[in-house]
Amino acid sequence: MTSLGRLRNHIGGAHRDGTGAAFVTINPTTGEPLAEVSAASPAEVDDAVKAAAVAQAAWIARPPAERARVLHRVSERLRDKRMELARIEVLDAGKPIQEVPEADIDSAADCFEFFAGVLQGAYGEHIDLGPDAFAYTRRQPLGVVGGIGAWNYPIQIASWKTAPALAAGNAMVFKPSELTPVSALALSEIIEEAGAPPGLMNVVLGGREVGSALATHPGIAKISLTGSVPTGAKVMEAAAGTLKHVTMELGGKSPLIVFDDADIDDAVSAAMLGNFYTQGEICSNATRVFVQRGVHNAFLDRAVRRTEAIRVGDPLDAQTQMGPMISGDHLAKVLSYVEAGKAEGARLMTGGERIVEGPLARGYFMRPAIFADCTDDMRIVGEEIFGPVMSVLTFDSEDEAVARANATPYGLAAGVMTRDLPRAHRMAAALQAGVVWLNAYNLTPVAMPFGGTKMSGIGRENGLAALDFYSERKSVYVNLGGVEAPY
Ligand SMILES: NC(=O)C1=CN([C@@H]2O[C@H](COP(=O)(O)OP(=O)(O)OC[C@H]3O[C@@H](n4cnc5c(N)ncnc54)[C@H](O)[C@@H]3O)[C@@H](O)[C@H]2O)C=CC1
Repeated sequence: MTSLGRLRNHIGGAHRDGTGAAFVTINPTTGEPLAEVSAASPAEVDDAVKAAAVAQAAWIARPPAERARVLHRVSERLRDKRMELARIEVLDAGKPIQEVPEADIDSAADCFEFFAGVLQGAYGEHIDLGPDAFAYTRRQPLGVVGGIGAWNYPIQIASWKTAPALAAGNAMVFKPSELTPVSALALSEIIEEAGAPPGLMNVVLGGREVGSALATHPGIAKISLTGSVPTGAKVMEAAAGTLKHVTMELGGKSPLIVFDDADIDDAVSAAMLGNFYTQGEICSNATRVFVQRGVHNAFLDRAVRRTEAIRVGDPLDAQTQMGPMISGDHLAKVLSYVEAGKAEGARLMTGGERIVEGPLARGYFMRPAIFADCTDDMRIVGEEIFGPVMSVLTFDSEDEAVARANATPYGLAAGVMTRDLPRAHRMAAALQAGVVWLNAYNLTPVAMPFGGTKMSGIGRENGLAALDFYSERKSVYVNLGGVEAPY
């Protein structure tokens, strides 16, 4: 018997067992079973797509104000259940309860609130074509869209996809990560309770086979994936067969560039937020920290001191600042990168080892690591680790920093710490990233578009921009005169 019991697919408003292979999820804090998952097979994916199509027709038939009210109610319910949902997320993903209410649940609620607000203003255009004609565009929903989530921000990812999809008039079939399936089900229930037609958001459970069934299904018009770059490439390929629209929120190896005129404590704060928040399991993390030579030692001293004071522990304890890695496999992968860093000659300044004593030994806990003396060719500097491992590099000039920061196939995010305003904006223009933070790191207000360039992604979530990725413009030409024909 697992502590959260059996999770079933949510299809067309009903909870249904799947005919895929059942599996059990693990609480990463204790290593113990958390929930039993009744996985979907392609047959249930098909049922979910059909249910979504019926719900979408009913949804789009409602006046925009009524649809907006439903999304507002979703936002209110998320806020009402803030701590209950936060607790689920802590058990499922091991994220510290210190972070989750704000970074996950409020972010989800803010997203529904934002898109409820913009829904009624999602107008088309009027195009003047002279005295005898004009054209207008209508913003059309795509129909049924599919979402595939990663495990690091389960309810936030589900919300960042579902809120704009619904606001644009679509229905959603969502597959959460097989490691963290609980909160997406809670979200789909909330959406139904808020008055959406049953099946407007469906949840199908399982791993890559279920994701692949979504990506190839001819009834799905668009796939939005949050995941790794290799998965992104596979999902795009699968989606190409039916020419689906895609949004890809993928991995990164983002730079944070600290100039010697920056406030050093703020720079250390930004680097720590950009490496250690959510155990370092964040796509936009600043895992390459370039520090200008003059402040390098001061930066490193303070970063090491503050990192050693991080409280790693039970994520349900309000004092805990860092929880466990998501799984035993993932912990092993992160630790193997620490070994690779040492073998390649980087200097491990602190951390990087599994916690093997006391109650934390049962879970997948490690101490946050900082490497100094890193070079651009090291694996720890080139590859996404997705754990609490900061690599510190030195640089001399602005041009050098830009060239080295951009020398990566990724392009998700970047940060610049400086008091020099013109330089900050020169850097913002030159850095190849979908998001640039100036004197800050990892802040993602829902009104600001978020997403990557290069191999980190395609499309944008959040902001008004997200609506463009969940709708199409239909052009309507209106002739006010006669019809001239040469024959
Ligand atoms: N850019 C962004 O907004 C974010 C990106 N990420 C990225 O996600 C990754 C970590 O998450 P993971 O869950 O380990 O990623 P993953 O790529 O292993 O899995 C992501 C999702 O795709 C599904 N999947 C895997 N193979 C598939 C296939 N062939 N066809 C269809 N679906 C498939 C999985 O079941 C899961 O639901 C990191 O690379 C991280 O950078 C994470 C959060 C935010």
